[in-house]
Amino acid sequence: MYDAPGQDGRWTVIDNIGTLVTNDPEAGDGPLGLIHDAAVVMGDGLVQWVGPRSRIPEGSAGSRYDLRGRAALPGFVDSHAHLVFGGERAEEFAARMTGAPYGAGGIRTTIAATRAASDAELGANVARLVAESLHSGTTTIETKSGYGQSVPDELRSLEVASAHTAERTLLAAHVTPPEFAGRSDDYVRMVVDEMVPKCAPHAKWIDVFCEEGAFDADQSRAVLEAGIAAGLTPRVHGNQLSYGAGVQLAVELNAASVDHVTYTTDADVEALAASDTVATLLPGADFSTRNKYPDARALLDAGATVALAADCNPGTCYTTSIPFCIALAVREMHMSPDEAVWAATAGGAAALQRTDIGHIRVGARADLIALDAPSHLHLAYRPGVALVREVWKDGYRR
Ligand SMILES: N=CN[C@@H](CCC(=O)O)C(=O)O
Ligand SMILES: [Zn+2]
Repeated sequence: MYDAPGQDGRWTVIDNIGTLVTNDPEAGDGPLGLIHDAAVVMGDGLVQWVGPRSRIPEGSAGSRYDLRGRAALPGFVDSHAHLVFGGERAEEFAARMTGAPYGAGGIRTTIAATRAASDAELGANVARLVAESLHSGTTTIETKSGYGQSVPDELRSLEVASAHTAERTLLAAHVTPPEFAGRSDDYVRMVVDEMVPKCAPHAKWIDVFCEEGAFDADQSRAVLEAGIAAGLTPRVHGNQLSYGAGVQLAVELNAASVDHVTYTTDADVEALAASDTVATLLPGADFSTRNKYPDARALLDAGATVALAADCNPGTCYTTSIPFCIALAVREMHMSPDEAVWAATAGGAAALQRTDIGHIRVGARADLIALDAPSHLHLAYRPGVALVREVWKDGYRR
């Protein structure tokens, strides 16, 4: 197997890796499956071999990258982003930093700017942010619609996103748009009857913002059930700004993930731990809204699956940097560096129900990043430093 070139004509050997995170406990030490002095062989877009470099298979010729003792890990899997939008909200951020509270209503500012933007402008914005996130090590990114909130604008948001990612989410009910002011039930009826059937073929996931000032539990359930009926899998924005029904609704509907999870009761934590629903924590949003942070320790200690995502959006969190989120998770949420790295790679893959990414095993997508550091611990240890030095996606150096 190893002496034949990949169909693209060659293997790529990443050699002399100081510490490799595989996320395969059977391949190395601890939950991260750490291998020291490791090598990875990639071909045809997949991992073909992984192990100690002293055992690289004969004939693994092709391009060879010598990492000279630097660390490598799976590319980050960012399972929560809002990249299709017009405009920005720096003034709102500045006001918040001097005391103004965050509320769901700010979303309407971006709805107006998104509706006014051309397809080309929206596409350029997505391309810019996808490139930015790739540069900081994100090799898979989800993105949501949600700043259109009309059938044509949600539809074109998903179409614009389709050039960049297969992980597309119809965020059909983000906030009631101005033409439905005071009539949120009418908006939800339109979403269920018209928007979901028309938009579902362009998405994989259905999402709702279940929160005070956005949509209540019954409205959220109606939106999610319409999405399920149209073949989409649910994910939920829940418990971001207050205690509420989001977590329990996500668990009840067997959602892939419930995201934010900042205000949780003991019952919420227990429900998540007993479920297959991933708790996706978005500490960048809590940072940029001066919110409290989720109780990651309670979730982890109870046995819930925890993911970390960046939540790039113009309102609550205008960053694409997963390393920044890892640093926050460790410093502010008391996750260990190992837990945070797992959550940003394997955890993100779990939140997207993907088994082909988030780990370095034979047969996985060849998505791998190299750090300008000897181990993954430096991602939290050196906050704010651009440590991601090389990125391979589908086996190609980007
Ligand atoms: N909370 C809901 N949606 C976004 C924020 C949207 C906005 O303020 O524009 C989030 O995930 O934080
Ligand atoms: Zn979000």
